[in-house]
Amino acid sequence: MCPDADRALGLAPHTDSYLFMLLYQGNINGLQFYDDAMEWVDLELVEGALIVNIGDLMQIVSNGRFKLVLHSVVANNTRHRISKWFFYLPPWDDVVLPLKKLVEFDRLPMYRTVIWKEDVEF
Ligand SMILES: O=C(O)CCC(=O)C(=O)O
Ligand SMILES: [Fe+2]
Repeated sequence: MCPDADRALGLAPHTDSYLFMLLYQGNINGLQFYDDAMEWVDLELVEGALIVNIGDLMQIVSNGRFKLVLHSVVANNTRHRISKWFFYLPPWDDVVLPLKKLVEFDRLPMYRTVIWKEDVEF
């Protein structure tokens, strides 16, 4: 809850660095994503739902089949919002690259190999 929600940012626009995240936003929405039409869209609230959010490592591993999305959270001035997240990520020094079978199918890797701890900036 924020007393001046129109002038506050909940969580600034960002993408995430992991494989994927399961997100539970309870019964108060606020999550927005930036769609292909380059507009911010409120995610429809489905009570009890878990949201699967794709991170950059999944985009690499899937050779671009799953794409990360720019997202943000807006503040509200009426209710407290508590979200819960579960991040899925590989060991810190793992090498991450597109899956071999997908590269063979696509005939080229869409992404270079990365070492998470060296290539990700926080
Ligand atoms: O709280 C939310 O709904 C989203 C949180 C989020 O985007 C993040 O932790 O990266
Ligand atoms: Fe995020």
